[in-house]
Amino acid sequence: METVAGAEGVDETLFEDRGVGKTSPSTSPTKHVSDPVVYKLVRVEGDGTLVPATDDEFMEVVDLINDNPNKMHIVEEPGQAVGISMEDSSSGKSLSELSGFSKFEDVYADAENLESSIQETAAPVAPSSDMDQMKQSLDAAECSKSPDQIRESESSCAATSLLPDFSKLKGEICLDNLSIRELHDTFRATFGRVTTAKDKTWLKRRIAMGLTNSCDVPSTSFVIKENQILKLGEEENSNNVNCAVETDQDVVAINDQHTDSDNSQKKQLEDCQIISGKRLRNYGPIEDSQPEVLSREKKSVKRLRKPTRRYIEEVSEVEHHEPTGRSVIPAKSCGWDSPNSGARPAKNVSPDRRTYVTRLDSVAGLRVPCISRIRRSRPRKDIMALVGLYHSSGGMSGKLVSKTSRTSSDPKKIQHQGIELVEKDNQCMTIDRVEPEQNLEAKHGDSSGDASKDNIVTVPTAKGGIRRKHHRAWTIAEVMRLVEGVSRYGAGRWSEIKRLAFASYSYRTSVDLKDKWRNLLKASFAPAPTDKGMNPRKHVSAPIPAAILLRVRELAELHAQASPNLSTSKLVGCGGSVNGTRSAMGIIERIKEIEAEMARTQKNKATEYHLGQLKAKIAKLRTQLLEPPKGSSGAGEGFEVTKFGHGRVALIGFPSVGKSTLLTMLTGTHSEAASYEFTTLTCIPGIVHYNDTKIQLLDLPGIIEGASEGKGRGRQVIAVAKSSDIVLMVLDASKSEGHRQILTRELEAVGLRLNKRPPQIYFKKKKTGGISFNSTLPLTHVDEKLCYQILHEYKIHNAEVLFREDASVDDLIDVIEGNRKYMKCVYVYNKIDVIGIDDVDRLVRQPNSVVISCNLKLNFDRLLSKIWEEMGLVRVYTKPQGQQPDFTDPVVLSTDRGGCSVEDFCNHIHRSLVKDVKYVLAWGTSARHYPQHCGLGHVLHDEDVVQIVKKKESDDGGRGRFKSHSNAPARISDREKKAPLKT
Ligand SMILES: Nc1nc2c(ncn2[C@@H]2O[C@H](COP(=O)(O)OP(=O)(O)OP(=O)(O)O)[C@@H](O)[C@H]2O)c(=O)[nH]1
Ligand SMILES: [Mg+2]
Repeated sequence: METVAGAEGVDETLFEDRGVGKTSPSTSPTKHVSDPVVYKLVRVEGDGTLVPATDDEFMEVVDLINDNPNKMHIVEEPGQAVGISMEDSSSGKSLSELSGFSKFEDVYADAENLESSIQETAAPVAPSSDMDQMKQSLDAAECSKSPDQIRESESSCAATSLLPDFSKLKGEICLDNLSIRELHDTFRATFGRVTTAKDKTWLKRRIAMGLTNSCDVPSTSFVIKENQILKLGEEENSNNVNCAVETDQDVVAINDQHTDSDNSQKKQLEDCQIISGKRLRNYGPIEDSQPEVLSREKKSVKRLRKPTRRYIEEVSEVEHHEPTGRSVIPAKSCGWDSPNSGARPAKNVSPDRRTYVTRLDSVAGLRVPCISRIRRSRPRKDIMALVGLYHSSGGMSGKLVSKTSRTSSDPKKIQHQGIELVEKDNQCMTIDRVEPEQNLEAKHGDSSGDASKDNIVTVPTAKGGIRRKHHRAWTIAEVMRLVEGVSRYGAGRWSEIKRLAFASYSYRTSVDLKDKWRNLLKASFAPAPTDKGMNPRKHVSAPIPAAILLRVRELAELHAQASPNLSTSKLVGCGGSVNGTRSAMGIIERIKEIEAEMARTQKNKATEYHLGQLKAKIAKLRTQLLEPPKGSSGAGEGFEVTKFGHGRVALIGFPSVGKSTLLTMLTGTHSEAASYEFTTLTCIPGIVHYNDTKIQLLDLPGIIEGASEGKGRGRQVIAVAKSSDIVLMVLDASKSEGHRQILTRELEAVGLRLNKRPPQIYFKKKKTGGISFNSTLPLTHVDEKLCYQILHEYKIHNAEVLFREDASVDDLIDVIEGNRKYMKCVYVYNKIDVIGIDDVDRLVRQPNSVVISCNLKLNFDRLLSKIWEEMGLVRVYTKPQGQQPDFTDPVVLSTDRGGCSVEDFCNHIHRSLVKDVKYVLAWGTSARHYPQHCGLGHVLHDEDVVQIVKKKESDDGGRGRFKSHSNAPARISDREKKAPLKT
């Protein structure tokens, strides 16, 4: 048989010639088509004119035609609708033998014949004179298999299956009061198979679904009458819930088919497949296409199975909506494309794939159609290209288009129909195209800078799942807030900025802030974009105002930051630090985090172990910070100045406190001094001549808070300070007292310990033996457990620890680190000419403090004496034998520079002198009597006079008769070994 779709008024022969639709080989057996029956689909307008049916109507009918293309006719009636009847062409049965129905009685010639045929084929259905009931009966008959079909199935397909006993299903069935056994019987009568399910509700729902052939089964009432569920108070609407597949056609008539019982076994198998296919396409009675009913039905449709993950994914994909309101069904949900999919195959789905994407869930052997989603969209603009494409494609829709275009008189209608047909027939392809568009839109939304909508995209994970990802673009206001936060709290304090400035922005984490700031740095340091109209990025975000970028750059320079793209060498030029690399920044941030955690932690006995561990972590990180960056030689651009004189003093202080002025005053070396900050940008040395000694004084650039982290070249300044013998911390007497603490903290952060002596803790790493913890006195700050934990933090598991004083945790960490420098520091309060005498008195009473005024040249002598005192220089004057001491050129010793013993003194003169020294004669405060014969271990004091007595050559060989005449060394061990005798 040949299926032909045509327009009204077209002669049948014309359709025969043109033959648009063709029987699918899968659905049509290889039968000889002797007398093709032509049908057509038209719709009657209000004025009585017949117009070609819309694509929806047409495709719905085509679907039915495809179901049984070899058994369907078009019943040509000049009425308002087209009825479709089916005929078994192979058996040659006439129209009168068909079982079918139509919504409109006048369409069909004899409804009574139909009714009788239904009664014949659908035995379990109660007879009804009403056409709707007749349709329902037919549905029920189809759903529950007609006896003939069952017999065929039994003979051909499943000989072991049970036959449904439809005699139990007559009349009104109330499932609510049935027992499990009765429900099992009813189930068997309904589906023809036995179930072992014990769940009453499930059984009732399944039976109700089977009887009504609908998935819309309420969970409250299970009273079924004539294939419809009697809902309380909704009996009048019961007809509308019978069918799960909505149709907006005017009329679709479906007649049951008859199978030829005397066919061969092969034929029976084929028929069995056809029967199954028919069941799959078992649409309910036709309903009016009123939107309210449709929408109500769509809402009332429920899933029958548990919402599995696949189902959720399908639903989530199906429910993707385009911004225009179009519902987009991904290709995945087009179950007909997948042979393994549980959805109905393509041939069973309405050709209007977009409109009727249905699913047929297997319910107890039956397949119940479920509405998935309706897609109604406007035709594409480029549809004519598609039409052209489908003209040449040779597909059914293409032929339909060509047929319609040939037969229709209205070109607009032709085009419209063609467009819709092509669109519907090619839905999957359309969906495939839509999905990337959606992705693009999602990506675009990410970078569009529109924060008003919450851009959430799903990202497939490595495990195959889907992860929701929030992409909320930064607004200018948020960027400004971030810049403000950085300027207020500093770069790197992201947790603080998040807590204080972004508390109400739950979707902005501290990591987001850090990332955004990094991007801002990139943008601010990047060269100005050349506007050549060639932007490689498609979706650029909203440009950040230049003022904000300028502010970001200022802040970056202030905080010694730079764009991640810039190298370290560039950092120096823009005020960065040598170690201002990304790793250093990471270490600094980590230190900040630990410091914040320590600040949050309450200090008590329970938390002291935790705090000790945190302190050890910070110390480790600070040590890492001091290490030169990997790959570099370690020699950065510093202020290294050759050591000169007997001691070195570094001037450390905030900018504009008068360091350069002080240097100029004390040394006579000019150093630029001005009333603005950072006048001095490098190290300027000067020599102070004091007490016959030369003291090198270094004027350094001013440092600010955060110098230990590299701010304002602070690390170089501190490095020079470390190399000096004493630190002169110059402070402005008129400024806050806090400056002293800040500078002290900065110096301690790099391992400088000011005015402290090394802790009396003996610490030695071992290879084995575990940790030995001892103390010579009771400890109040550290116990064994805390010591173990701190050592553990350093991954030291074998060591010997001996506390000789009640040291603190910090002292222990300093000893373990072993790189601390203990220095003397003099606090010099300058500009006392601008403060009151009370303040001067208060300042001068502080330990290690000296008050001066460079402008008034006040108290310089006290300052120099204090420097001298703190430096601990020892002047030793030499006295040649039989001569006066030389008081013009002393030998200057110091504890820090080699020590002050006689041996050190000798070494200071010449290294070979020590072995020639027999003894020394000492005068001065170190001598108990004048002169005192002293050995090499005697410790000299300042202004001692020393005479060295050398050994005589005759002293080496003894005296008198004991005098040795041998030239061999006196000691046997010093003699050369003779070669062993050869035997
Ligand atoms: N009133 C008063 N002003 C002083 C005194 N000493 C220095 N100044 C002034 O302080 C200002 C800064 O002096 P500098 O010597 O340049 O200060 P600095 O510490 O070297 O500054 P930087 O090189 O920027 O670190 C100058 O204007 C000096 O005149 C003082 O004892 N009293
Ligand atoms: Mg200066």
